[in-house]
Amino acid sequence: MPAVTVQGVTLGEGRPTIIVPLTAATRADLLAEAAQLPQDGPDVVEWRADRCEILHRPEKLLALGAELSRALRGRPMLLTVRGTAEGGDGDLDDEAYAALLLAATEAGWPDLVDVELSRPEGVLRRVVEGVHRHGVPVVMSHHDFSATPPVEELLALVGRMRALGADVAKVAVMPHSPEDVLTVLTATRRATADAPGEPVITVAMGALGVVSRLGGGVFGSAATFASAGTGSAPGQPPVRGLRDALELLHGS
Ligand SMILES: O=C1C[C@@](O)(C(=O)O)C[C@@H](O)[C@@H]1O
Repeated sequence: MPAVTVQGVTLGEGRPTIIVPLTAATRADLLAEAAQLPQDGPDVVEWRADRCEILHRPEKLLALGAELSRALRGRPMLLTVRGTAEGGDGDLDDEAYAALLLAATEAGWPDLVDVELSRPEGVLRRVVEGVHRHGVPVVMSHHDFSATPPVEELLALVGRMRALGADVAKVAVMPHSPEDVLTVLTATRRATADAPGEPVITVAMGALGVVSRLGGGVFGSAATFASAGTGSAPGQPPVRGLRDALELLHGS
């Protein structure tokens, strides 16, 4: 599988790609959040559209996505509509979820689209096919906010995502011990050693997992999430500190 490159950014090239989520609820706050991003901050911006107050007004939301994309001035945008089952605020049913992702891709502004593995297989196939038709890579994701499954289970999730056509497989789980963090790093290493060139993003969330956000790239994670304000998940470090840590680990 070829490397995933969006707007000149190749995921995981040199060091893990830094992704910063924007989580504002209103148009004004969202555009202000985008304007305040540090110039040397994120490589990719994630729009957590599920946090937006107009989530249920698709036409308005699509127009805002286009406006945000222009405001990012060429910085790649990952569109995420995180469902409530996966720790987000998006209570769209499967059909509305699929329609929104497909309409956004059709409109041409997301550079990457997050697709949740927990959606029914028919929905996944339709969305992946529709997003790919526009040449946009799919980041397929799975979240477990309560626990860390064993290595083999994490690898099975990555395998299933790849089989469904994911360009990037992303797994975020909650560790309860240092061993859980090692489980995530071991799965990361095995998933990438088995299939070099097929990017994975792994995250151990919470305070225990911060080391995975800083050091995951050493084990093969292609990207890491950082906050430039409120953040979107437990344990996200501030973008500036993360960038410094990645420079120490991977060089500038
Ligand atoms: O999937 C992820 C990873 C994440 O949950 C994290 O733990 O950093 C943050 C989310 O915004 C993103 O969609």
